[in-house]
Amino acid sequence: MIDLQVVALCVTAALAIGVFLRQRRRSLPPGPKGIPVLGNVFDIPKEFEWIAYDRWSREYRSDVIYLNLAGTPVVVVNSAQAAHELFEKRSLLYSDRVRLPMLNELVGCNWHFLFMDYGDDWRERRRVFHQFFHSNASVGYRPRELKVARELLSRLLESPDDFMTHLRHMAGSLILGVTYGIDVQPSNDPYIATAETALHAISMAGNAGAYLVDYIPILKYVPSWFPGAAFKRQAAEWKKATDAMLERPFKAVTQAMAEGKAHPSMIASLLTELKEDEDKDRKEKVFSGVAAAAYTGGSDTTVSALGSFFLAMLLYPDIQRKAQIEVDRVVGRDRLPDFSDEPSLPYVTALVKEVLRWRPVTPLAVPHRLTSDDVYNGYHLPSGSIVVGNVWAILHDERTFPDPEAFVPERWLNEDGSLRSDMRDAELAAFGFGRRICPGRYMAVASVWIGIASVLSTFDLLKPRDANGHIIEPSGDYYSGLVTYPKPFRCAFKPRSESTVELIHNGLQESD
Ligand code: HEM
Repeated sequence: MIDLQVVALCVTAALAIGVFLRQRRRSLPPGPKGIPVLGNVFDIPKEFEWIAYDRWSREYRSDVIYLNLAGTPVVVVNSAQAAHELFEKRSLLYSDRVRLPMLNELVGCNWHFLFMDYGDDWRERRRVFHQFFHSNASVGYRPRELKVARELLSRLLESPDDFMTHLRHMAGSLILGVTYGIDVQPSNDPYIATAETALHAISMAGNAGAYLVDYIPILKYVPSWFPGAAFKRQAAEWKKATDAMLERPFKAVTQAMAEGKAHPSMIASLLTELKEDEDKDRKEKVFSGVAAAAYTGGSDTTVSALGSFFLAMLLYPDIQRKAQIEVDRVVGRDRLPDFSDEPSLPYVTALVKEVLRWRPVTPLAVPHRLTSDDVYNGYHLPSGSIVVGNVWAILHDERTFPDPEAFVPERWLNEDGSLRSDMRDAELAAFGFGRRICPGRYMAVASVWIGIASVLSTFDLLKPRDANGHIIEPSGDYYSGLVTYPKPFRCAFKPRSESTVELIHNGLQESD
């Protein structure tokens, strides 16, 4: 009899839990159903996830969708309105990051404020960074941006086939100059090489979900020699690379300062302003971490944007012509563009905005983490959710960007050719959200702008021909990832006039 009562009680409890879970599930945002325990692990494609998220958002008629990654709740935000409501208006709840034991602890990237929890350590570093990269401070870097853009022209002239390498050199040279005052070598620069190796390590270790230790953190205590602990040996290798990026250029500045030979730079200013009573060792760690974060945040991203620009110019030659007509009218053919031309080149500025929209550099920005339960549109969003802003969906929303797959700079312009003032929020999505929005965006936009204006004024970008005279079409394909790039394609850079070589040569000397 008692046994029966116990059984009945258990059945009732199980039913109640089932109902509770169903109700809870019902109040979560919609999304694909998934399987027991693993949830949606197999639903999410390994590449170009943003396209699947966008499709689900349409299928389920909700701008916020819910996924379950083996027990970890994931909320994907697919519209500008929802992004504004959650990341901006409720930014206090949506500014944390997801901790990845592989990256943060084993590779030791705790110094990088991109990956830091939302708290005092992050705030301190973001403040230091902001001091040097806010909109007015960034204006101070224009001479250097101009210089590296002109060096890019000269390199394109010399070895056009290596254009992606040249973009990488340009981005690295700019950031190492601004942060450490380092003038890099024309090729095979050791500082760029060190930083690129570290960048590769970070992007591998930061590939969320690639390492079991990210799901089962206790695995970090497994000794390196243990069978199956290859991830720990790999992490130790990557740590060497990231430590080198942190330490080498920083040491070069302190040494140059001691010898009285340091060039002006972010690190030199910070160290000079350091007060006697401050904890020097701790502060130096903060400063070196912030400088290294600038490299990792700013190099791949700039390269991706300019790579997409080259591709767009091959696919949309009429737009290239239209932009060149504007550049020729304003700048002429006797000099190269500089930043003073910017207000008179709205079409070029619109083209830059369209590059960042058409092929977003970071299609899912960097995931945030929700720190307490929340409700949106009647849906329950659980505390601890990974919250992904679908930049791609927002920038391809046909309500704001009709025919979103087409490359149309005109969408950023009024009928009279001036820039639209009502599109500011839309373009910001390319740089992420809320309190975590990219703090390097002013420098990023300026360096991409001067790079694009300079190339348009000097070269026609053309599809090359093969030995039989047939045009080689670019595939237009992209690599998927946190930062996306066009897959290798060929592009011919034809100097626009006989005086181009001389113009580039003179431009280089002027900017020195
Ligand atoms: C076209 C170029 C760039 C794009 C598209 C871009 C995009 C982004 C995005 C999407 C985020 C994450 C925002 C979020 O969490 O919601 C971010 C963060 C960050 N970016 Fe950029 N970025 C670019 C260039 C730069 C440059 C040039 C720098 C450095 C000078 C930089 C430094 C950073 C840093 C330090 C963070 C971490 C911010 C934090 O977590 O608080 N970025 N960027």
